[in-house]
Amino acid sequence: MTETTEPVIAFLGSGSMNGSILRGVLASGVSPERIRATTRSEGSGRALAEETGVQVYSSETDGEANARAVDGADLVLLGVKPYAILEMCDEVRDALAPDTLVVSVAAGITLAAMADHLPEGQPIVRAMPNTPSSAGRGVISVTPGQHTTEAQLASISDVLSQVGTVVTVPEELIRAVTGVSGSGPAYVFLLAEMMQKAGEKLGLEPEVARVLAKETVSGAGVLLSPEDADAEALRKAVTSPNGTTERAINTFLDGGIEKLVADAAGASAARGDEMEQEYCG
Ligand SMILES: NC(=O)C1=CN([C@@H]2O[C@H](COP(=O)(O)OP(=O)(O)OC[C@H]3O[C@@H](n4cnc5c(N)ncnc54)[C@H](O)[C@@H]3O)[C@@H](O)[C@H]2O)C=CC1
Ligand SMILES: O=C(O)[C@@H]1CCC=N1
Repeated sequence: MTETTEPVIAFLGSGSMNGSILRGVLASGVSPERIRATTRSEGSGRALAEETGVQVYSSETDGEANARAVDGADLVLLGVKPYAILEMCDEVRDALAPDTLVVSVAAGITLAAMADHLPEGQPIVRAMPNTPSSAGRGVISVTPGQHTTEAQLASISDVLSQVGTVVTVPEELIRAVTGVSGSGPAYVFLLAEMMQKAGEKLGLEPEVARVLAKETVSGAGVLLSPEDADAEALRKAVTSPNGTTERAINTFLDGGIEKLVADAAGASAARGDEMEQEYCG
């Protein structure tokens, strides 16, 4: 680690997830000079550099892009698709300093598999973030590998806490984190989509239905924001006895929403397990 308080961070693969963390970190006030990023295509690299002011290297035109980004970095966040993570470890292993912390945000890639593809003793962390990180409202689990020091875990937790709430979990519970919060934003967006469609079916113009659905979901999210907010109490505050909401909520419950949500989270977790088998053997 460098002696300064702000580490140099390399984002390898800057798509939805790593891009969200990168943007959240910049929005929190970290200097672009301390950040490098890589993309596959040169076009998206140029767009990212223009948008963020960070140094971007693109692997499509520069075979050394990822190694260049890693050189001198304190923290390296691997944000490519799960099938490409171990290949990325192989690609950058010789460019890593022994105390560079390598963090994977991928579903389904174990610490053991990463360790096998990195130099002996390399500090590693497995994280499970979510995309509201771009707005500073992510929730991110971290799981340190065997050679990760307390100081290194504190350093990555500090960076990630700029973009959301950080929790530490044992590796066997990452599947649960994935099922609830990693995949979770998509469940909420799906609900917003369904509400919009329902509004249209009830006769609203599509644009009006879109605004009603999106403002309702984001407004409800604001009410749920305070540390002590309680979803059940907020729901009850909308639900008048024998009123309209009660009829709607009962329709959800009678339709099996509780089991459906549990099954959906379980399916996400199970797919993470399956990916571990697929990619980590
Ligand atoms: N999208 C999400 O909400 C979440 C994603 N994740 C994890 O994040 C990882 C990335 O997922 P997404 O961001 O959704 O995918 P994505 O496809 O949006 O991002 C991956 C990016 O890596 C780039 N890339 C691929 N190979 C590269 C290379 N050799 N050099 C440089 N850039 C390269 C791609 O062009 C792409 O932009 C996955 O492992 C996923 O499991 C984890 C939690 C949430
Ligand atoms: O869908 C996926 O596999 C990734 C992991 C969690 C959210 N997106």
